[in-house]
Amino acid sequence: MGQVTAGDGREKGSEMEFSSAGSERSTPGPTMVAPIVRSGAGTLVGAAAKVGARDVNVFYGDKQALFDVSLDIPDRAVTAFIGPSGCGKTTFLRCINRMNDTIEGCKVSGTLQIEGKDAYAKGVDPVVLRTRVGMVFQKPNPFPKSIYDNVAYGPRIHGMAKSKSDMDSIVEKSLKRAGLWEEVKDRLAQPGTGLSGGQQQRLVIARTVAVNPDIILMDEPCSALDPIATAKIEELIDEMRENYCIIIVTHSMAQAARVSQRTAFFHLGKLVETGATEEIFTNPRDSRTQDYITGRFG
Ligand SMILES: Nc1ncnc2c1ncn2[C@@H]1O[C@H](COP(=O)(O)OP(=O)(O)OP(=O)(O)O)[C@@H](O)[C@H]1O
Repeated sequence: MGQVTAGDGREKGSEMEFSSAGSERSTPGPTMVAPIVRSGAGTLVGAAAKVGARDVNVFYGDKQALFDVSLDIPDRAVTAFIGPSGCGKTTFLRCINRMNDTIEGCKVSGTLQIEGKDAYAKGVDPVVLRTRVGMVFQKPNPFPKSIYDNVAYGPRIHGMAKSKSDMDSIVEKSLKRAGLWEEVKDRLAQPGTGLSGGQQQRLVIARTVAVNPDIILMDEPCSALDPIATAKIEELIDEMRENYCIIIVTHSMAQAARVSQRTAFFHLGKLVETGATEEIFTNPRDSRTQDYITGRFG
């Protein structure tokens, strides 16, 4: 279990909780995910997995999009999902915060654990789960509200602030964590949609961290941004990895190499290989990975 020690920058209990009722299991499966033992993963060797997937299959109606995906994802590191278009990266990402539940006809089987707890167990409230597992999308999607209210939205819904000054402090801290405070502190009442694309994406990140997640999923977060805004987001991801488990889907292999410590390569709905990013990019074990990273398909 990922014990959160005092002063690590995240204010939360020692364990991931996402249900008010007990976490009665709906499917049999291991109670703990296996530790990461692969060599070549530097400091991550032996670290406990934050997210553990076993034999995850996903169907959209009759069409199978993911086949028996088993993967351990460490805390306090960035894991990149790479692979050609349509290989299932986003589908797998959406399994982690149960966003697939919202897609009609989508069926998920297998086991998906967060800190050793079944994210699909009876009694798990997906809405609560999504406060612990935040998501940032391709296109910045601030609400049509002020900068302040964009960030205060989640904490307000979840009753996280007892007073106006509590809320002010959550908003300030979140904007600081997203590297946006200095740019917006004098115009918090202005609309979030009036910011530049890169600032909007950092506002969305501030909104995500405001509810104290442990895990942040990012689905091609820079694809709508220019190179300067992209560099800022990448810097931010690098800073944030000290405190979060970050998973990023990216089409840019250069970006995966720059920001991630671990990489998972998907192809035709299967997880082909996973390992330390450096290893995957310099010494892949599977010829499909080799072909993809050398640009033979994609
Ligand atoms: N809502 C949906 N309904 C039906 N099929 C879907 C849905 N979402 C994804 N798929 C299908 O599932 C497969 C995997 O798609 P997914 O979006 O997960 O791939 P991806 O690797 O993220 O692709 P990209 O890199 O293009 O975003 C594809 O064949 C896709 O067409």
